[in-house]
Amino acid sequence: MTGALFPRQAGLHPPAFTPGYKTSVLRSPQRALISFGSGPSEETGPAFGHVKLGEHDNDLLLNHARPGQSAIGERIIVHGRLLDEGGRPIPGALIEIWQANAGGRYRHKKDGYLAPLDPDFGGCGRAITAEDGSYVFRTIKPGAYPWPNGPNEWRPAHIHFSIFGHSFGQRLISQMYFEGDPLIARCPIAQTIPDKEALNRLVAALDMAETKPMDAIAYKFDIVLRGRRQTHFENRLEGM
Ligand SMILES: O=C(O)c1ccc(O)c(O)c1
Repeated sequence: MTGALFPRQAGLHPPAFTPGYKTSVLRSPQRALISFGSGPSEETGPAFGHVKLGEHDNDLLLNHARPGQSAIGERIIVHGRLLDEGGRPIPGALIEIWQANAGGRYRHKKDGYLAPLDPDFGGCGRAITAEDGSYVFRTIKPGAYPWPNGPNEWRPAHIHFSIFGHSFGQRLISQMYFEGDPLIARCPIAQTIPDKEALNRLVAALDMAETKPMDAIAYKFDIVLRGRRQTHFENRLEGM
């Protein structure tokens, strides 16, 4: 048990009802939410330290590729540190990611976008944070893709993140964007976040220091699970 959690500040989070993001209309609660203090069911959680990951689980270039092949696209490294509300590193946390391929298509039966699938790219991976809270993935930069929220809407390139901290109350599901992408300012999902500083915290910075010359460009994405500097949740019920 890690002890009482900082209460979540509802005002900091995207409102659940944001008609510009059409599916939020049906998903959002019809009544005001009731807030309970945290108890053992929020303050405890699964421990993933014992889970043995496969050799390429955090390497999306290879984890779905045929022998000798690799995913097509702009090769990137995504890394950062996982921190709790007090700024302390969280070791042993499970981070799962999923994303579209370089053409903007997910390997999912409901994704019918005309960009082709890449036979060597699955689109998901996982990592467990190290003692200093750090994690790293190797992948390709996902493509932007159109979605039927309006007549001509495009999601900015993004990677979905799910993180289990020490407790269920710290579970976070969010999306990471890429520095400099002009579609972020036009995205109804990203724009549900009222606080622009908070939106900036979802934007990974180009990190030349970690770039591997002649190989892969690096982006840095630190994640804070609760508190004032929290990485924002998605505008979905599970993120409340
Ligand atoms: O919630 C949705 O409707 C929705 C649509 C498109 C996305 O890329 C996404 O992450 C969520």
